[in-house]
Amino acid sequence: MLITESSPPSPPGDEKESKMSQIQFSQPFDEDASVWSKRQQAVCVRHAYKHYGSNKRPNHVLSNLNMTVAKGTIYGLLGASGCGKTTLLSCIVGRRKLNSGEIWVLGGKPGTKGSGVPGKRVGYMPQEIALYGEFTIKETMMYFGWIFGMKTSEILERLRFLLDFLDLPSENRMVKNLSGGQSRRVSFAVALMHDPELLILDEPTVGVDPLLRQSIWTHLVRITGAADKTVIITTHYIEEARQAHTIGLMRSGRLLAEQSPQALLQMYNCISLEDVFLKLSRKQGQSNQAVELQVAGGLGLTKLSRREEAPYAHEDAHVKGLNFHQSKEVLITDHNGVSNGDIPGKIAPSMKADCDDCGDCLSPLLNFTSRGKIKALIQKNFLRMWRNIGVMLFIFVLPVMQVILFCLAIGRDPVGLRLAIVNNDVNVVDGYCPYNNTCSMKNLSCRYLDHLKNQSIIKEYYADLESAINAVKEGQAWGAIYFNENYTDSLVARLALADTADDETIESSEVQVWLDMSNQQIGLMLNRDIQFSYRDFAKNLLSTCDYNPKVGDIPIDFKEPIYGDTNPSFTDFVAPGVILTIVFFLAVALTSSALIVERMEGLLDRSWVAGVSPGEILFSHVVTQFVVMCGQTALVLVFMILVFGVKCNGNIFFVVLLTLLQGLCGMCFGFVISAACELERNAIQLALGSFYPTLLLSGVIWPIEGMPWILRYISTCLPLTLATSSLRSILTRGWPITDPEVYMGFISTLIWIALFLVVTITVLRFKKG
Ligand SMILES: Nc1ncnc2c1ncn2[C@@H]1O[C@H](COP(=O)(O)OP(=O)(O)OP(=O)(O)O)[C@@H](O)[C@H]1O
Repeated sequence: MLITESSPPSPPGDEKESKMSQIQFSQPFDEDASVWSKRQQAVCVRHAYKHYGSNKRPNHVLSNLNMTVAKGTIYGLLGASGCGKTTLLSCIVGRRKLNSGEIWVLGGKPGTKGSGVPGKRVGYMPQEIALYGEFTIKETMMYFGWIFGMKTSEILERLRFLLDFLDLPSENRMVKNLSGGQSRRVSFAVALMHDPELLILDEPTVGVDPLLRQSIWTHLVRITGAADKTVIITTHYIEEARQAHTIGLMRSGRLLAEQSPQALLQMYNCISLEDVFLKLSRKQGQSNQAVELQVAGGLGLTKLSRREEAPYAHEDAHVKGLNFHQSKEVLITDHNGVSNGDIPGKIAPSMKADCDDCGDCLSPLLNFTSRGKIKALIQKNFLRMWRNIGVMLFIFVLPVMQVILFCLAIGRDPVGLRLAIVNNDVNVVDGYCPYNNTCSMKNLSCRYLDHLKNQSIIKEYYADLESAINAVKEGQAWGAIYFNENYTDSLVARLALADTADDETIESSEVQVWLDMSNQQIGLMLNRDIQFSYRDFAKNLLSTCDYNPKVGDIPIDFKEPIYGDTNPSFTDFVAPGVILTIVFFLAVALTSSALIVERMEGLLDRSWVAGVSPGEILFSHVVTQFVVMCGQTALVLVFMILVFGVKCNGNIFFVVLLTLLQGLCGMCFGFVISAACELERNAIQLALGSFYPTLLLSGVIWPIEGMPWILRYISTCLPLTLATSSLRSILTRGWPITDPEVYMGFISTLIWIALFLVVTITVLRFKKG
């Protein structure tokens, strides 16, 4: 027979039982009366619905769940893996938001002002270890103690007790060096740290030896008895839950039974809770048959037609037994009992719970704050950086290395370029090409060749044109230069005859050049040098012969440039963009990874449950990042300007300010990435993926004036473009902040900072908890 006929009585003489019966008789159906009674419980959950995923394809995790935890009791929440225990606990502590239904915790609704939840009224031990590996045990306790608003002396006193009680190793041991069981105990100690009214423990005894497990339970029994604390605990060691005052049995997101362990044992006529569970599991497969049996037996039966209509079994509901059925639970009552048909179905959307998800809400961002929390958070951020050598190198060595590499590798003129020279004008022996540096009209080819930059060009003489051209074709030279046998005579004749010179004379007075233009930079540089050296040669020749050297120049007079050099440096052009790119993307990488790693390790959740708001976390990161950025900006600018001599013609204050603002902008972009990405690898992909397009489109390495018009508009809208041209104008032109080109860089950076912050908050707001 499937149904146990006897209704289980509460074990007599147990004070806790009387508390439990109080709750179980206070039902939510009379709404006016029930609000008061809900406030009296430690935890009261009514008609809770929660799903993950989109509304179209929801994964229902909690379905019409009701739960009541009396003050001063231990509540053991049991159920198969994946039935929704952790989700329920995270809603109770205010980390997640219900889709509908209501939760009362310690008389208030989690996440509402003044409820103290999340906050110091609750101690939460999540399933994952959720501790900072770089901290010692003592630092861990200090961090959470400060967040809970405790004084340092109180923390130290409590630390001594917990070290002793939980048999922890030395307080100076690093958390990352602890064993699994030791880490779990430290995590448990954190939950006990501030002696909260409500302790929520998600599998605290995993990996803990039986002796310590027993002493943990003894401690829980003691604090619930003597100090009137309440404990909700999940465990996979079913038998240890016998020490709980109430057991909540969960399945498929519903609470099927909420009984004292003794009542469950009697109901199923078992000697161990494990047997009760086995029995229940076996009954699952028989449920179809059971429905028929029950109908035949004339018992009251409510067969659920919808998943939402979950049964809720407790002693006052006159439950005779529980039946498990694949996706529908059947609750069996006697004729006079209250069936689940009396329980209202899914709550209308208008009755949505106002349990806020502290990760989602905008309002906590504006709630500021306590000194202890900020001190703890900022110290934590710095300590994590300081203790992580990789992060330190990343923060301070990488930017310096990038600047050094940039200045050494980019913008300098190439040297050692070979030119294959065939000089039929003069007999060159062993590379010696003689000429006279007076007003002599002999060996003019040698005189010209001497003006070709000796430091960047290596002249190699070839016997004939064919072998010189072949040398270029085979990559042994960047170009070939050819002087015919009458070069000097023809050039003299050309100068003397001017416009009466015949074509042959003019042709043979020309230097013939074949260049390898496959490398634009080298090709253009050789082209320029060959032309400029001819101009210098002509001017030199004319001046030695007492002519005006200007006759040899092209008739355009380039005066001293208004901005920049006659011979501008590519480094000066790229440097502003490089400075901003380095600071921007280092901030992106650092911020996004720091927040995501904390979230993935459950550390953000734990801090949030301890009462830290997202606003405080963002604020602490802004402060930490700002200090880091000041250091990075100083290093980058010192190396760029002082060590490598990049020109700074403007006000250095605005250079520093714009660089810092770009760092902040990168940090805010990092916030967007960390809010949008669940996994660190997605964040890295997004950060790296955005690097190249931004670099290419921001006018850092090529003027945006060279882009197609659509790209130009896109480019102007990017965070680095206007800032780069602004910094370039300050550095190279020395323009003041009042110039539109300069202040537009500042304005666009500020707009981007605001935009990124709004996007971050919006994403957090709309992301499901
Ligand atoms: N963030 C999430 N997004 C989507 N689904 C989730 C998320 N967290 C949990 N789930 C799903 O919700 C269901 C309930 O998960 P939950 O962690 O609450 O179970 P549990 O009872 O605590 O399991 P266990 O005892 O193994 O810890 C599981 O199917 C899980 O895959």
